Amino acid sequence: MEAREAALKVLYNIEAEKAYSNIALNKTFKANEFTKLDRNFITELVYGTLENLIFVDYVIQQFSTMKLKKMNLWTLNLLRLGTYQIFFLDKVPDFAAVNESVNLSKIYCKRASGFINGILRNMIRNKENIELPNKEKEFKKFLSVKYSHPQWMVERFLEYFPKDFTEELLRVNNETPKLHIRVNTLKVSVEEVVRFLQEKDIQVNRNPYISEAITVEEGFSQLEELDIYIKGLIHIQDFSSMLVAKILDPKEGQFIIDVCSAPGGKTTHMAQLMNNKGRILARDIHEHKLKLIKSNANRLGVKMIDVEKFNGKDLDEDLIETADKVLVDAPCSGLGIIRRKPEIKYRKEPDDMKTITELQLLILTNASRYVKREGELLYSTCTIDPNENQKIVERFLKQHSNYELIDINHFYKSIVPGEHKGNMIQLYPHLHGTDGFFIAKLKKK
Ligand SMILES: C[S@@+](CC[C@H](N)C(=O)[O-])C[C@H]1O[C@@H](n2cnc3c(N)ncnc32)[C@H](O)[C@@H]1O
Repeated sequence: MEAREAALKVLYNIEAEKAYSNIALNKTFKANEFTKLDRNFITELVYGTLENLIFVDYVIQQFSTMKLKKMNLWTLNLLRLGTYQIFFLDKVPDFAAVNESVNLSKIYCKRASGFINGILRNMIRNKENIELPNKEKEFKKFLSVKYSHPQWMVERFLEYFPKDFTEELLRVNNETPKLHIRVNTLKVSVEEVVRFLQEKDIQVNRNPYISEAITVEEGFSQLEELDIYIKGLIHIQDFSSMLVAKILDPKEGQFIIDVCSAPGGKTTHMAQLMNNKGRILARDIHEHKLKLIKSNANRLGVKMIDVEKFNGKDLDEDLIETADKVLVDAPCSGLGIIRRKPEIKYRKEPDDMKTITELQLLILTNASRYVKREGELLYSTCTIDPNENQKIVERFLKQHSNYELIDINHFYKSIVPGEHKGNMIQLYPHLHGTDGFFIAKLKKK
């Protein structure tokens, strides 16, 4: 299969079957033999089109009398692929973008070939004349179209953040994030992994603050296929996620409960910091995700984890005041990881946000009961919405005078450059170069 055809199929799946971009891409790569160059091109086409979808659709609509909603999904996605290449990929000549889309239409939506050809050619002729909504008069709409975020989301961000901050955040949300690797020091030294990656022409940098973290600067393809990944010498995890286990700081021999633990990134990191000694109870509500925790633990050689299906909405009376430390890495809107999963922008609805905050507070409240006196509770999310973050912690503290907030910024200031406020940690992609991420640590009196 040719690269553009693969990208088309992935985009179609993401839309028609609500597949996740990273999972859909991985499936395609596993099922077909592609060169490294083709893989990179397919990834660029899929992510680029998704990141810029509202802009791309806006442009298509300027040239089509038919509403986009009425179009057949193959036709629409072929137009999107063509438009993305015309506007964003300088290395692809415009005529190639048109010809390839038209050729593919002959396979996937034969009757629309002329329609696609006409729209894309007209688009090329008028490429310089596209008018965005007026920035002064329609600021929210302008941001929504220019940076491809739904307008309700833009409005939400503008409620929380200043205008310039919001614009920069939206812009950076469309950039490709760097990959971070956690070296599994249970099995190997950081130096050995760095040497291995350099030998494979993968440019990496050691993180000056988290000794087991490595940033991939350039040259990666599929890290999951590397020998060192398969053998469990590394795990792929954003720097912000690695902060969680570092800040919770579990010690050898302790009992830790991780109430929302799949696929086990932070659980296995904690086990690593505990030198595989002690016990971690790793729970999640989804049965199928428990397998992921187990397979990650097996791969990484972690032996101290008990995996269990449990709904964090329920209170487990047997665990009350048993744990030294409890982690609540809560389900959230994911607004901090739009760079990794651009489809999040288009799948969330304003109403989703209300139900999620009640769930977060309930899970945190139940989890707090499991902490021993003098023990610690950590709450984290991968979102930048204050209602899911600072507000949850504030609401919790109002109802629990037996807990106090620990100032983790003294630690944080030295390890993540940028601007920080208050006792809790809030990271933003455009300020910190990490996922949008929140961490608060509480102590039981
Ligand atoms: C942010 S993810 C956790 C990521 C994980 N800590 C890691 O580092 O790999 C949130 C998890 O919460 C789980 N979850 C959602 N609702 C839950 C509930 N009511 N009780 C327990 N887990 C839940 C989801 O299945 C998801 O795996």
